[in-house]
Amino acid sequence: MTVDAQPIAKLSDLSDLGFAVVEHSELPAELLDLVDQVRGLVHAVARTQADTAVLAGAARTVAALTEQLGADPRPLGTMVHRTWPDGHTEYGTLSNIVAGPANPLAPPLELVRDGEEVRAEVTLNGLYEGPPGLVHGGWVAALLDQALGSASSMTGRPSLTANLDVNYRKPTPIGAELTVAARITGTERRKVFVSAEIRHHGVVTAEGTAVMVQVAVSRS
Ligand SMILES: CCCCCCCC/C=C\CCCCCCCC(=O)SCCNC(=O)CCNC(=O)[C@H](O)C(C)(C)COP(=O)(O)OP(=O)(O)OC[C@H]1O[C@@H](n2cnc3c(N)ncnc32)[C@H](O)[C@@H]1OP(=O)(O)O
Repeated sequence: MTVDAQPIAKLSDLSDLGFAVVEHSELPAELLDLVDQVRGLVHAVARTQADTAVLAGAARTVAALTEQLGADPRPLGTMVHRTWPDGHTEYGTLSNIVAGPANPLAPPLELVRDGEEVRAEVTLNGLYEGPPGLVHGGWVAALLDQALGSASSMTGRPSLTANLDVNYRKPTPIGAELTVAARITGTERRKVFVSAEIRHHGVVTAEGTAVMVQVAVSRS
């Protein structure tokens, strides 16, 4: 991917720019089920106390599956195109670490538009632990960054985070429903100013602001 500094056009068809694009509605249910199962597997592995024979057998099984599933991978940068009930469409990377529908390591954060905001409800399991029982600060920032990027994309133009500022106001708990919301607060030339916060039971645990810079996209 290359970026340039020319005036930025609205995002059109990324497949015309050489990206591999899949439609969200055409992702097989079997893939989404597998992703969910693997998500559960990773969580189970992180907490297991099984005996060594079980661990060794599981490692063999997983190695065989990895070989089978890794035989013909999609290209890095594969995009997923989604059309929402209100008719707006959006692109994201299929394996985005925070929101990618095919990434078992993504919580996933499923941001939907709600008026002038993007918003998601998410519960993070023990895989996202930093301090005991609390969400890792890097992951708090990742949730905010994703929401801020998604809010910026409401302009219809792609952008990258140039600056991200995070304030951790309260501990963010593991295993509890969190609400993540973000919106655009201003624009200036190619800069899009955005703000976001994470709430637990209505209380802000973290808030962030970002300067997103709109970029032209081409596949190199
Ligand atoms: C392109 C891909 C998109 C594909 C399409 C898919 C759509 C998907 C949609 C929705 C999904 C949402 C997914 C969100 C995921 C979360 C977001 C991320 O994780 S992004 C990854 C982390 N970020 C980077 O890797 C950026 C690395 N940095 C850069 O590439 C450059 O520095 C860049 C593009 C940010 C700016 O470089 P310049 O050369 O294009 O522009 P200059 O001239 O330097 O700056 C332009 C304006 O921005 C200000 N600016 C630049 N850097 C700034 C900074 N750090 N702080 C404040 N202002 C800054 C400058 O002062 C200038 O402002 P003045 O117009 O003159 O007033």
